[in-house]
Amino acid sequence: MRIEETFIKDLVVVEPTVFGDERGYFFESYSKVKFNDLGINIEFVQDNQSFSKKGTLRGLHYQNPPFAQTKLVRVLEGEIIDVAVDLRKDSPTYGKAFSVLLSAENKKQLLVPQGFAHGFSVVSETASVMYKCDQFYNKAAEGGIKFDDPSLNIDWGMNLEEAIVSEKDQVLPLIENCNSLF
Ligand SMILES: Cc1cn([C@H]2C[C@H](O)[C@@H](COP(=O)(O)OP(=O)(O)O[C@H]3O[C@@H](C)C(=O)[C@@H](O)[C@H]3O)O2)c(=O)[nH]c1=O
Repeated sequence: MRIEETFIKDLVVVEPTVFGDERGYFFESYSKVKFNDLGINIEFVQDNQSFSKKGTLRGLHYQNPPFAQTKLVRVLEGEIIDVAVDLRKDSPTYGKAFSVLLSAENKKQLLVPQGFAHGFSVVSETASVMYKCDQFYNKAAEGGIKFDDPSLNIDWGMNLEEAIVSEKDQVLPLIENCNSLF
C-alpha cells in the first residue's frame, strides 16, 4: 500500500498492493494497521455504496462540523472522475479542486479529509462507488457547492449540459455563497 501526495495538503491518493495469480487478484482495500503505518489514523463508522449510469454527476457535497466527514472513496465497477475541493478557510489551497480517475481497474482510492467538498462524475457505462466515512450521515449538517462553479473550473470529463444531476445538486450555491463552516 502506498500513498501519493497531491498539491493539496492532507488530500492523498492511496494505492493498494495487489496480489495477482491465475485465479484473479486479491488486495486489502482497507487495513487500520497499514493506514496507521502511513500516518492515517481515522475511525471509520459508515460505509456507503452508490450505483450510477454514465453521465451521472454527484456533488459537490460536505457536512459541516461537528458532523464533518473524512471519506475514503473507491470504485468497485466502472470509472469515475473523483473531485475534492478544499474548503478550509485558512488553507493556502482554499477553493482549489483536485481530480483523479478512480476505476475498478486502477484500484486507486481518494482520501478526502474533513474540510473538503466531494463529488464525482461517471465516465464508464455504469459505476459502483463505495466510500467509508468517519462520521454518520446528518441531513441537517449537509452543505454543497454547484458542480459548475466557474471559479472551480473542474473538468468533469463530460458535456455538462447532458449530465444527470439530482434536483438538489442543480440548485446548490457557488463556493462564495456556500455555508461551509471549515
Ligand atoms: C449520503 C446519504 C444519503 N442518504 C439518503 C438521503 C437520500 O434520500 C438518498 C440519496 O442521497 P443523496 O442524493 O444525497 O446521495 P448522493 O448525491 O449520492 O450523496 C453523496 O454524494 C457523494 C458525492 C458524497 O460525497 C456523499 O457524501 C454523499 O453526499 O440517500 C442516506 O440515507 N445516508 C447517507 O449517508
